Amino acid sequence: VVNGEDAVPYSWPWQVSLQYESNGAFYHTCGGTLIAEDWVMTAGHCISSSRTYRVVLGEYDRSVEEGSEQVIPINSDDLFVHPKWNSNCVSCGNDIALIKLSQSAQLGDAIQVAYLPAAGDILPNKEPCYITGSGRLYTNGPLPNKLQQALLPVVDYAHCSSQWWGSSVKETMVCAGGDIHSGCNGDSGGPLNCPATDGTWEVHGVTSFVSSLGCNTLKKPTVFTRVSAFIDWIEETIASH
Ligand SMILES: CC(C)[C@H](NC(=O)C(F)(F)F)C(=O)N[C@@H](C)C(=O)Nc1ccc(C(F)(F)F)cc1
Repeated sequence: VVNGEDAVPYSWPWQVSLQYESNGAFYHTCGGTLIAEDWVMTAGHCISSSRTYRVVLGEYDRSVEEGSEQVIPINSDDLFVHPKWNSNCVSCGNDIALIKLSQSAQLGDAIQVAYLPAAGDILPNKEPCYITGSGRLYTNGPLPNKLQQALLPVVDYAHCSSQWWGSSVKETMVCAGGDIHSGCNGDSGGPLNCPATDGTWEVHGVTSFVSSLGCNTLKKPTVFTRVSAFIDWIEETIASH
């Protein structure tokens, strides 16, 4: 997250860190959202079938053992990437995947399940959403230790596809930001958190891409997979596994 701020600890309790194993150690590669006690939603581009993953929940500062962390291994046959995801075409969309946890998360103050929007729900222009993640603090910059957040107002499809991203943005995506605040590499797969009418938060986006010219390129809002376009697939996948 570029030009964000340290989140209040555990204030986004559905945020997870997706980590892959390399030479005996695990590394943060993407964010994710806990959508059920044993299911995490992330981006399709975060998953490669050849890697071993684990999920860390209840994490605030990656450099400190805080006591709230839960580390859950992932079985390789529990990775469900959207069938229409094409890793050669991020602008085609469908950048979404589901991960079944090898054991249920123990919910509590630091770990909660997110609310998802209703199928087809479209956010109005300028809706004040927050991106959260542990991605780079600026283009080619370092990863933070503490979870970051930034206010990223929604740029509706009409605006995002006309002036800014053009045909690279589809109706199955949500744009947000476009000023000095943005997502950045490593925020991939994490949530776009938007206020719901009843005062709670709903996860409307899965962080998908930023400009290849730089994370917080002006007029290039961060682009998210629109969760409300994939509710049926999410429900079917969970119901059948
Ligand atoms: C997994 C990547 C897509 C990567 N995603 C991220 O960094 C994320 F955190 F925003 F999710 C990204 O945006 N990387 C930049 C460097 C990039 O390649 N951006 C990009 C933007 C648009 C398009 C195009 F033209 F297809 F729309 C292609 C690439």
